[in-house]
Amino acid sequence: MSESSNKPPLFLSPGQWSFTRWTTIGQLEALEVHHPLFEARLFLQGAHLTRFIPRNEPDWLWLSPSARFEPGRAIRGGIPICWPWFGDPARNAPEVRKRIKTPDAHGFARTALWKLEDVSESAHEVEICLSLDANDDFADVWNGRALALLTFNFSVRGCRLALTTTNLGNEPLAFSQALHTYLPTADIERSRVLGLGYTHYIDTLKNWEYCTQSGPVYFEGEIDRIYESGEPLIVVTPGITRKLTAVGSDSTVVWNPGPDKAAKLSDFPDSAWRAMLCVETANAASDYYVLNEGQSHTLGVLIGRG
Ligand SMILES: O=P(O)(O)OC[C@H]1O[C@H](O)[C@H](O)[C@@H](O)[C@@H]1O
Repeated sequence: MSESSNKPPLFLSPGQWSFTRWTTIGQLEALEVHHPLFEARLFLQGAHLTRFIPRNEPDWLWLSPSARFEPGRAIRGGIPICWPWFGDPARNAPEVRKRIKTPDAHGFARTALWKLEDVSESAHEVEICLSLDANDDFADVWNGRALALLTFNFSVRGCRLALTTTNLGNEPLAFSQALHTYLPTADIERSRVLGLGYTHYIDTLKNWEYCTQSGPVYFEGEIDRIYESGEPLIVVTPGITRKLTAVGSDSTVVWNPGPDKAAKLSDFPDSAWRAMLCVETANAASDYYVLNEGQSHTLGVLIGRG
């Protein structure tokens, strides 16, 4: 795995930016955006966004109160980047699975150190681009050569992520992925996801059985489903509605651990399942991608007001 320093690059001094600056949270370096219209916090490890707060609003993202900020440890909450595979390697398509050399779920990108490529700022928005070169440093966990470029755009309209994967190898590359968004809710039992009616889904809690959704998705205890849809979604929670608009995705994961799994999850208070839900913009299950040499694919999501 990459052992490069997690110190910010010297050539990018904070003085060059008006709204963005380096900070250290726990043992990790992060970029903090303090724009007159919004705030954001983005870790170099994992290219992990943990905060997006438009002025006079609550945080749009959920972050576990017991999240830990340590090298090599996935942050619980925000938007983990699952790449270049989503979920349990054994549950991926054979073409994806054959490149994976570890039983670990969700790929290595969420704990790898990404490189800052660019920050651009204006009176209306801030855009930050990070890259991860999946080269031989990752040869112990994955067989492939690829570049991941992730652009974050923050504005009063919301926050947009675009993750572009380019195959740098000389044979076809199969991969799966997800932008694993944790959203807050004041009450999970009064929350729902609209836009998935009549969609087929895999219920991973029922031995990966195929089912069809009727009406909104409600949260009644543990839920862990892969929906075969990348259509726009509305997430309704008490007093707050969000719209998630995906690009490059034909699958969406809806997850809440419920009380029993919550008690076993790392960095997750026992009762926190009542305060969060995950709606993950994905290329998962049969919706994996195969790129020929030099080809690219972009997976993105715009999280806006509903
Ligand atoms: O605990 P993690 O590795 O972060 O995974 C958290 C969750 O991620 C996804 O939503 C999966 O569908 C779940 O099965 C998994 O439990």
